[in-house]
Amino acid sequence: MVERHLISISTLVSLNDSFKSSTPNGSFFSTLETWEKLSDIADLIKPQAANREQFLSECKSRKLDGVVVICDRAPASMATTGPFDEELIQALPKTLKFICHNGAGYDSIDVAACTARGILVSNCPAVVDDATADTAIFLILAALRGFNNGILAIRNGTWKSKVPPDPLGHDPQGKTLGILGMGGVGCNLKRKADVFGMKTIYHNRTRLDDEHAAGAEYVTFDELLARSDVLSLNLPLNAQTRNIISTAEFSKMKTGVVIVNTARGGVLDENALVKALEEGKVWSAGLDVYQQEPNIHPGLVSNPHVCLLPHMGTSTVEVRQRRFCERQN
Ligand SMILES: O=CC(=O)O
Repeated sequence: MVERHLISISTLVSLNDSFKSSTPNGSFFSTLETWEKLSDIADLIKPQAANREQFLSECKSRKLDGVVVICDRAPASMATTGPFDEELIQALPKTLKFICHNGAGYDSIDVAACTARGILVSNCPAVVDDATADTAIFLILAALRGFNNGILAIRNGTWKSKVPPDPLGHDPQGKTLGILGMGGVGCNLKRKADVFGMKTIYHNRTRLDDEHAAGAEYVTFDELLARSDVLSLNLPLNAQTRNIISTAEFSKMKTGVVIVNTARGGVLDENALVKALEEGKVWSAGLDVYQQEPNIHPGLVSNPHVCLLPHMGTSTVEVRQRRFCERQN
């Protein structure tokens, strides 16, 4: 029997509008229906706050008292509330028991502070694997082939002759793909990279069993840096991984390496990347995530060898539906 005492809130301030605008063909209805199905078991409440200050005062005004679950959509909710840090967690309704984070990476949530308040946190890892790995493949191809240069040449009107813009790009076939962080996304990416004829090596804290490695070679961190033609970052952001790729690491890489980041901006030192690009150590990069989103280092924006996406690796209708239906942890 359905119990109605459960109240769920979403930190999505305008769920309907953002879903409508992100799905031009009307398929938002199915996503919205998936969300609304939750009303079978909960009263769905949308906070009115448009920013962190307003959200904190909404909590303090006790308008949200009685709320048991927060369903927070990453990365949109971050843009409204900022990180779920100690200050915000202390302000949340006393009745709150669960934060259901609709993203894979939960670096925006202070889990220790939640635990201290008796709040359980869940995330959605596996549902984003395909979409994130697809984005990584797009960025690998774009960065290897220099497609951003070509796109810019058309948009800037500099493609005047039949000759494609310089420099010539590289084929993925026969290149070594190094995956730092071979979890769900990394394993998925490995299978997709096989189709493009890439050889995969990886580094994790723990070596995978043969079934999960699926033929990828386990190497040390330094070997990964030294042997990769393309280095893809697929690891979570935490205190150990912040700026894990910086000046010292670039110096251990091959000259002409390609860097792809679909994980979190914080794992890659952007100043060091800009310098490595300028010095020619890094040939090109493909990025979906940044240290200070939505701000991007000007040295990346101005560099035609860098293909940039606005953190849209998991932005598909299918991922959003699955996030509401298949919670993993
Ligand atoms: O960035 C998206 C996610 O963590 O799912």
